[in-house]
Amino acid sequence: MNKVPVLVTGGAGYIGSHAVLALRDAGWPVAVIDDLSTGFRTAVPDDVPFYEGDVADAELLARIFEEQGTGAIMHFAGSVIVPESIEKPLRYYENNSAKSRALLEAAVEAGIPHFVFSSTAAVYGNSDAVKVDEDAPTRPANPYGNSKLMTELMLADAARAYPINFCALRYFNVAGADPQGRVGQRTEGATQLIKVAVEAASGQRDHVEIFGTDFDTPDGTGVRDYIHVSDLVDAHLLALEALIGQPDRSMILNCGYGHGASVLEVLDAVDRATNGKIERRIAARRDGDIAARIADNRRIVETLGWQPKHDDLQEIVNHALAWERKRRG
Ligand SMILES: NC(=O)c1ccc[n+]([C@@H]2O[C@H](COP(=O)([O-])OP(=O)(O)OC[C@H]3O[C@@H](n4cnc5c(N)ncnc54)[C@H](O)[C@@H]3O)[C@@H](O)[C@H]2O)c1
Ligand SMILES: O=c1ccn([C@@H]2O[C@H](COP(=O)(O)OP(=O)(O)O[C@H]3O[C@H](CO)[C@@H](O)[C@H](O)[C@H]3O)[C@@H](O)[C@H]2O)c(=O)[nH]1
Repeated sequence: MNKVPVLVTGGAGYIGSHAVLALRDAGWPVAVIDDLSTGFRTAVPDDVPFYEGDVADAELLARIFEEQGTGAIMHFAGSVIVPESIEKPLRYYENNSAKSRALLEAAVEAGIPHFVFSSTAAVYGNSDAVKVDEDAPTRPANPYGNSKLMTELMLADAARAYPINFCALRYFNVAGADPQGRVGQRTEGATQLIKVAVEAASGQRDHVEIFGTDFDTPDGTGVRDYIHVSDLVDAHLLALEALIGQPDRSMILNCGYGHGASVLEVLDAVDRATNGKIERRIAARRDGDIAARIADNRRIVETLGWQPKHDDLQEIVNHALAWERKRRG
């Protein structure tokens, strides 16, 4: 495999920083562009070239491509908070759709042949089925999902017209941290369940709210397919190899384990990890929340030979908690 230099956008963020380490560990030359709007400079190792700037800055991109000899892009940069996207939709269309378009144009102009994109299960919206495959209808329920779906559409059209192929990875619920404790999720004011729960378990919050106990699920709370961030970044490396190996092929692939956990199961796992009890408060359903969403992952397993190594809720929670404790000292 020709390990081409990879430009990671959003490499100072939660998932991007794990991807940078995984690429580096596997011997891929890697560089990062990040505007540090939600990312952290210290999440990127000092020996990785770092460009502080915007993914829509054509001049900067041209310079990076030249200096790094970029042969592939992994595009993580974006805005990721669903409720914020409802309040500020145009900001999401700008940062996620318009700036991805600009990045894609720069890539096409520079002849960069491969593009891996962070998409999301939010593109499915309120699907009729609990378990969704990649052919399920895409009907995002919020501007965030729409803004990511737009980028998928641009990529598909661009791949038909220009010599570039892409893989859009539709992440389900990403959680956990680097098993070696080098990086983890630092996001301020995070809203994701596992992050919120480990913050509570390490004393940064005094309780966790359970958003609804009357869903049509076995215990009444929401069910999601939580995927360990390390398994997710493994999928990115496999996707990159597949794009290089088959330059005429593009792919859209779900990233999840194919089974879910309820809110109560997550909170139980956190209590087991600490041998304690975080305070649970039952609250109203959150606007737009669905009962359950699980990935049909047969396509990624067949296409990439992806084999998860951390498909265990307790392990995901343990790693998230270990990171939280480490960073808080
Ligand atoms: N966290 C999840 O559960 C989840 C689920 C599905 C999809 N995703 C996608 O994964 C990607 C990464 O998410 P994350 O959770 O790591 O978020 P994050 O906020 O931790 O990381 C995003 C990074 O992108 C940078 N950034 C944002 N806009 C930029 C711009 N215009 N130019 C340059 N840098 C910019 C930020 O500074 C940050 O470092 C996003 O595209 C998100 O939509 C995340
Ligand atoms: O404090 C909390 C937070 C969440 N939940 C519940 O926990 C489940 C998971 O919620 P959350 O962690 O916020 O994830 P989702 O709402 O499923 O959305 C995530 O997963 C999507 C992909 O599936 C991504 O696009 C989003 O960015 C990401 O936040 C849901 O049932 C929530 O109602 C609570 O009960 N209390």
